[in-house]
Amino acid sequence: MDIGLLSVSMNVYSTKRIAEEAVKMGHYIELIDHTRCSVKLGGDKPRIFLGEEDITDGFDAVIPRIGAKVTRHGVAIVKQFEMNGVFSTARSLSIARARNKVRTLQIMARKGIPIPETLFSINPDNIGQQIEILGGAPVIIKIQEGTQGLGVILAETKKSAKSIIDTFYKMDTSILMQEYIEESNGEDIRIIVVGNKIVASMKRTSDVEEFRSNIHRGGTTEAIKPSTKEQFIAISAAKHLGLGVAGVDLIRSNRGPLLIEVNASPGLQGIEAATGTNVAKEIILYVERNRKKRRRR
Ligand SMILES: Nc1ncnc2c1ncn2[C@@H]1O[C@H](COP(=O)(O)OP(=O)(O)OP(=O)(O)O)[C@@H](O)[C@H]1O
Ligand SMILES: [Mg+2]
Ligand SMILES: [Mg+2]
Repeated sequence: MDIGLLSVSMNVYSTKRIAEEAVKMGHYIELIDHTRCSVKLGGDKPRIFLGEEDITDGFDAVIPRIGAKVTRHGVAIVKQFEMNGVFSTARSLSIARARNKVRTLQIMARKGIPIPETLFSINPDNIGQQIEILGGAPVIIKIQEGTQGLGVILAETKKSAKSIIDTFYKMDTSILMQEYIEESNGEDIRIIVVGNKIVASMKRTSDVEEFRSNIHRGGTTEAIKPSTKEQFIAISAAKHLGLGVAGVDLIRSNRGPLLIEVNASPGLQGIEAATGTNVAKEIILYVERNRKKRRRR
């Protein structure tokens, strides 16, 4: 089949790996830099262009790898492929839901998935009370659309929490406050779900003097087998968000595993290295199972 890989560059490990596996499995795959795409509406059928080239009927499936910086445009391009009947490993709505942590947690809360206690507001007038509603300091403060651990802050005292939150509110930056799960001990669990099954799982442990376990923040990795409850949470989370491919992050608390976020374009480098699993191949197999037959016109 002909696959479009929506990503800004082939020089990204995950993009390269997905392309490599697709070719090995006998498919044609092309990089579609969605930041260079235009959509023309009106006329008989909406047309999608990559630069000057009309790629409307060029692909059986698309695999979105949409970065944090260009989510909105990326989502609109994926949406157009979807509306034109092209199979996508991630629906546009699902990408938008996963990108925003509050939106994700709202859906998880509604579905009964355990999450850390979380509060969001934009009101600078009663920050002290907001912290109290959450149970007091220490608190985690997160930018709603942050990634790679950037924009995740641990405020140890109410005083520092207040000044940080006040700054974000005044800057019109959307944040959330969350109870600090101290017993997670700088560790988190990343579970990769493809289709409705778990293909790889790892534990990330933070560097000394760091509570964030992200690899980009110096964390180390180790393959693990998640507990039955963790497996259930990961698979349910991907399903509730409508993601064919998802990187689900959990932390272990005294009251059991808690979901902290879901990533729609999870990085493959760390997880493939830690587990020895060919995640890229799993993604292509998933596309093979689900793509629709192309209707040319
Ligand atoms: N409530 C919490 N209590 C304790 N530690 C937390 C909490 N929330 C996040 N962390 C730590 O901070 C890390 C980063 O948080 P989170 O996964 O929400 O951010 P991110 O920037 O989206 O990360 P990613 O790069 O995985 O997309 C987590 O992996 C975890 O180690
Ligand atoms: Mg994230
Ligand atoms: Mg994370």
